[in-house]
Amino acid sequence: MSETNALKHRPIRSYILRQGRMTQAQQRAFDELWPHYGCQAPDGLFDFDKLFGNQRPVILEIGFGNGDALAQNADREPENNFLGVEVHGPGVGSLMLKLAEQESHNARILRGDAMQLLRQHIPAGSLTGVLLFFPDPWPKRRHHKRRIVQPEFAELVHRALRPGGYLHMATDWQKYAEHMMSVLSSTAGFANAAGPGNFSPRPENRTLTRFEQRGQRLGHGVWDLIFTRCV
Ligand SMILES: C[S@@+](CC[C@H](N)C(=O)[O-])C[C@H]1O[C@@H](n2cnc3c(N)ncnc32)[C@H](O)[C@@H]1O
Repeated sequence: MSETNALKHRPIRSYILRQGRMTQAQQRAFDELWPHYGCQAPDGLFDFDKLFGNQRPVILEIGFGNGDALAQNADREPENNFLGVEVHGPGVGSLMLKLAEQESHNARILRGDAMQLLRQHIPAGSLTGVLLFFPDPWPKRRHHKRRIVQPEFAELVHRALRPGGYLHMATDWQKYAEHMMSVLSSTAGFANAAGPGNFSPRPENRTLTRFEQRGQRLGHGVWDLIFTRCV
């Protein structure tokens, strides 16, 4: 992607990571990358063949943060397409810079709310995988309702996955891991890849994200959950 080579400005990346607001030059860089990687939600459902220009499997990553995992997956798996959804603008900028640096053509980014995306814009049975790594844990009991993993989330992901497709979640909050296990285990049509009630071993190829590194420094454990759509 030669036209984006000029945008390989590491200072921009660190600025975007630190700040929510960008200078005019940084905004221009952001704008120049957006046509390559950004996408808008359509009025109705996404046409993934049109969005990616091919019929390869689509994997959705929800809340990709600064995009470490998505960028690495896109680079490592050119046979798949990756759609990332994130509300945080600086994270979107950071991921676009990574994708441009590694000249990935198989990733698109939607800046917005994952729940709205799942409810309104993902065709049923269209996804091969859904990734949710270290979602905000909302540890206080009165905030638990803000957690993204709820019965409606599980049902929407089930509808979005093709039969055999998978949901891979990871968290470093034990209570949230137990909540995820409870929600997914009681959603019809999912099978736990590790057997009922079991957490999965950490897949070797799961990228160590910034949030996981932070958890490791704090001595947190990590729980992986992988469920497949069986019906
Ligand atoms: C704790 S961070 C984890 C980021 C990344 N997955 C990682 O492991 O480094 C959670 C991320 O989810 C994003 N997020 C939270 N709710 C979201 C939603 N409804 N739709 C899209 N992104 C969301 C936040 O902006 C934040 O970047």
